[in-house]
Amino acid sequence: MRDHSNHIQISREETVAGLLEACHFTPRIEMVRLDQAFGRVLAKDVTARCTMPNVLTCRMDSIAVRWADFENGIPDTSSWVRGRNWQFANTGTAMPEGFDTAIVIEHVSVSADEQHVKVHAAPSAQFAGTSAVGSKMKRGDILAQAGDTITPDVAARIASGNIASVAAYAKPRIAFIPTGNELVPAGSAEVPLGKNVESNSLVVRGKVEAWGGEFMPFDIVPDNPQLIIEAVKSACACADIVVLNAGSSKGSEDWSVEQLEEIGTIICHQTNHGPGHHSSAAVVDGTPVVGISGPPFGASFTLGFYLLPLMNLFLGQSPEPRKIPVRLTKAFPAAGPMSGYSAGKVYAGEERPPEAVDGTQFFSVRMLDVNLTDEGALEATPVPGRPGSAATLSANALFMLESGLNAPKPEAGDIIWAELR
Ligand SMILES: Nc1nc2c(c(=O)[nH]1)N[C@H]1C(S)=C(S)[C@@H](COP(=O)(O)OP(=O)(O)OC[C@H]3O[C@@H](n4cnc5c(N)ncnc54)[C@H](O)[C@@H]3O)O[C@H]1N2
Ligand code: MOO
Repeated sequence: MRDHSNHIQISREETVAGLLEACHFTPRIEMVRLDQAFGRVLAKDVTARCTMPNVLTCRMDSIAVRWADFENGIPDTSSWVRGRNWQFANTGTAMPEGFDTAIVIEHVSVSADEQHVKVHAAPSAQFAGTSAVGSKMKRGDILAQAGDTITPDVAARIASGNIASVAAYAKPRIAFIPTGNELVPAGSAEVPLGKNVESNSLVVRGKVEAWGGEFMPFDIVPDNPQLIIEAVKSACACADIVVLNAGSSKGSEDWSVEQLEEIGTIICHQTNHGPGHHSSAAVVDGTPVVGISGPPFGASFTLGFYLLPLMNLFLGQSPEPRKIPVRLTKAFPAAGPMSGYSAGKVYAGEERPPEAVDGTQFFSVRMLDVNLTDEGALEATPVPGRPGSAATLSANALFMLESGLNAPKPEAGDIIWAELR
């Protein structure tokens, strides 16, 4: 049984700062073919390898003419010959040799045999209706910058500079270690009595892949200190970031933090929010290890709190959480048991006393439905129900509500900063 008297309880922000400070990522950079680079992040500026257009080009579907013929207005074109005095020129194609100006086809009558033209509007200047050499890009121009995500449009712009592959940050490799004697993989014929189905690896995989990482699943590790150490050590040897799951609390079989303490440096054992109170952070052999609690809901959103900033750092992105101002439609329901506020309450034996008291700021994580109103404003409605209930799964944002009698209590109509999930 472990000694819980020395828990390092720090805030979410201090935990993230501690993790970021302890990590000395040397970003890995690799060349990626553009057609396989969607969603990847550029590690270097990309400069054009060509000048475009590389000849004088027609801007619209037109006829090409010589400006010299129009200096005094529209000339008599009755004796004009196609190919000598004019020629068809279409959008985006090179101007025919010897022609410098274009008139859109709507201002021209073309004879049935397409050899003669009558012009109804004169061009305004030499080169009118054309695009100059280099007007789209010049060799050496920056087409996209380090840190840009490669969207389809960015990829297409880069490709138009005659580039087929780019230097992108390698996907951070995220090892996930589920722990627990009671866990069995999903899909077995039946769940043996007393066992539980392992589902957090799916949550981690989905988020890691959506956030631009490579998921490295580990087998379920029993609640055995030595096996946990072996799994963490081997994960740290091959991954950029390790997520260690469950065994984070105070049970007789909860070994995770104790073992991290033995083989690495603990940054945080408990944080200042619930759910997710038992999140932890450590560094083992130079690799950051994020410990998340077992119950799936807390495990899910704490990945956003602690894993995402590290992945973003690795990918050259800001590790700051994405928050947006929203108008609250109603006050949050009264604080739940995770609020950390006690006020002299006498507890029954089965009730967990709050661990964040005596002036420690504590936050209860509340789920929100953020919607766009007909007027185009963003409105947030607190999602009722226990964290992890079906209703809260579809919540698209969250808010860290400070608990305690003197904490600010946002009311209906207040603007709060919601965090997108
Ligand atoms: N006396 C106290 N008991 C508990 C406290 C406390 O402060 N005092 N905290 C509670 C809170 S809050 C949480 S959260 C949990 C933390 O539990 P652990 O992280 O130690 O996780 P386990 O005990 O191993 O498992 C809890 C629960 O989660 C299920 N689980 C675990 N891993 C997975 C997975 N990969 N996929 C799906 N489900 C998983 C596990 O089977 C258990 O049902 O402790 C409370 N207790
Ligand atoms: O660690 Mo628990 O997730 O606070 O609910």
